[in-house]
Order: sequence, then C-alpha cells, then structure tokens
Amino acid sequence: MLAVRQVEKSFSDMKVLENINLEFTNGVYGLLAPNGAGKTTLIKMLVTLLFPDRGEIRYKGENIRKLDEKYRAVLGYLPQQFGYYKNYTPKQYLRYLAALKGVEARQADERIAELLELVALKDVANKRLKKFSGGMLQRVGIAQAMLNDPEILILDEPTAGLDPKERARFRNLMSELARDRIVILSTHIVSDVESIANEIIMIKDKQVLYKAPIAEICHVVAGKVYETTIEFAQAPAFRQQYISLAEKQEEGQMKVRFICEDQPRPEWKAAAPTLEDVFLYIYRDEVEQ
Ligand SMILES: Nc1ncnc2c1ncn2[C@@H]1O[C@H](COP(=O)(O)OP(=O)(O)OP(=O)(O)O)[C@@H](O)[C@H]1O
Repeated sequence: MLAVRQVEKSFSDMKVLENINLEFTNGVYGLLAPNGAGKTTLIKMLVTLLFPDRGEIRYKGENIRKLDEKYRAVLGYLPQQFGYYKNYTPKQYLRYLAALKGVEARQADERIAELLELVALKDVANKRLKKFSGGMLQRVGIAQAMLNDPEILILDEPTAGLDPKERARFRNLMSELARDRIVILSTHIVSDVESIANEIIMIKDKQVLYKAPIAEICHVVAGKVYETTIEFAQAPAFRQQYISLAEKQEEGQMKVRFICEDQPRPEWKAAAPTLEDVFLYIYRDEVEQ
C-alpha cells in the first residue's frame, strides 16, 4: 500500500497542498481537478521529484524518501512532457533507457518486445519517433514507464493531445495495467477517468475534497440535477438562479441541464447525476474564471 500522511507543500510563501491523506492499493485512481489545483505537485512528491514540507509518503510502511532507489525501482512515471530523441525509433529509445537503468541488453530486448506488443507499437518498432502521432508517442511514454514492470504507475495528464480513439485505447490499456498494480493518473478531463477509475480523488482549496468511487461522488448532487427547455431570453436570469451545467440550442430554444438546490418545478425532468455534473458543481468558481 502507498500512503500519503498529512502532507503539506508550499512554494516560497504560497501553500499549494495541506493536510493531504491518501491511501492507494491496486487499481486506477483518477486525480481530477482544474489546472493549478496542485495535481502535478502531488504527483512530483509521489515520484520523489519533490519532498513534502510536512508529513510523509510511505510505501509498504516505509518512508519513500528513505527507500530512495528501492522505491524508484518499483515506480513507473510518465511526466506531463517526456523527453525523447526524434531520430530514435521506439526500440532504440527504450533500449537506451533500459541501458541507463542498468538492464542487461538481452533481457532488455525481451522486455521491450513485450512492451511494444502491450502498447500496440510492434509494427512501428523501427519507425522514427518524429513520424509518430500524439497517441503513438504517448504509448511510447507508457512503455518507458513500464520498463521495470512497476508496482506503481503514475501518469501526469497522460491524455493531453489525444484524439477520441486514442483516448479509448489509452483507457483500455490503463484498466489492463491496473489489474496488478497501483495506477494513478492526473487529469482535468472528466471523461478520461469516468469509465476506468476505481476511485476519484478531487482536490479543492489545497485539500482532498473527495476520495471515493464515482457512484459515491455522484451522491453529492443526487436529487439536484434537472433538465428543461427555456427561451433564450430567459437564459441570463436562469443562470443567475441555478447552476447551469450544460446548455444546448434545440429548435430555437435552449435545453439546459442544471442544478437546483431548492424546490424544483413540476415541469422539470430529474436527471441522473454524472461525474461531470459534480466536477462542474464543485469547481464552478474556478471553471467560470
Ligand atoms: N516550482 C514551483 N514554484 C512556484 N510555484 C509553483 C511551482 N510548481 C507549482 N507551483 C504553483 O503551485 C500551484 C499548483 O501547481 P500544479 O502544477 O501542482 O497544479 P496542477 O493541478 O498540476 O495544474 P497543471 O495541470 O496546470 O499543472 C500553481 O499555483 C503553480 O503556479
């Protein structure tokens, strides 16, 4: 188990995270919050690129700072931007990284073949990276994070720049990898984690607001989400009175999905809450900004 205990982190005088307590076992965890909420800071602490000012992070009961190399040996990390040489092929790039990690050449080649198969890049193993699409590069990034068959895989905003098909492929891959390891991925895109995360972690005002399965998080707005159709002219007043979640033009009128915290009108249709509804509700001030 990976455990974050009362962690606090500031940059100069600015506190970014405080009193963070989290526990991770095998499965996918979606770290979901708007930009600037502190996701990358938390991730950097989880991968020992930064250290908490207070509190500690423990893996199997030991402080990861003390475990040091032993911890990094079981860790796979894909940063927001990962460096690679454009003229390398995935095979050359992964061989190079394996050599840096001290993996013996023959053993490395076996592992690389396995990984290229896993991330569906076997057919382009000898093609130069400069010709790769965003989705293909990201799969190279996942392969490098998986080189040491990590017990903990951490990915920072891994779906940025991917098209819908690549996102779907990515989600399937994550579910597969999480069967026997901890997978933590940060994102501000709800749909990236909605279908695969066993638990969602939401950070707000420097603290963990929720860490729970999606169904549980959706309870936050249960019985408050409605849909109705209004005239365009009514929209400004409507937005003032209720929390608008989605608006769509339909046959000259406006279909709205919104949150009403007091008495609903009989003509409104109650809607089942989604994670996106909760996200928009929780971060409504930030999202508006
Ligand atoms: N090295 C640093 N020095 C000073 N301030 C920093 C540093 N790193 C992050 N911050 C600040 O800490 C806050 C949290 O940043 P962080 O990158 O962790 O957020 P995030 O949720 O990952 O957002 P993003 O997705 O935009 O990276 C921001 O206000 C950011 O400007």
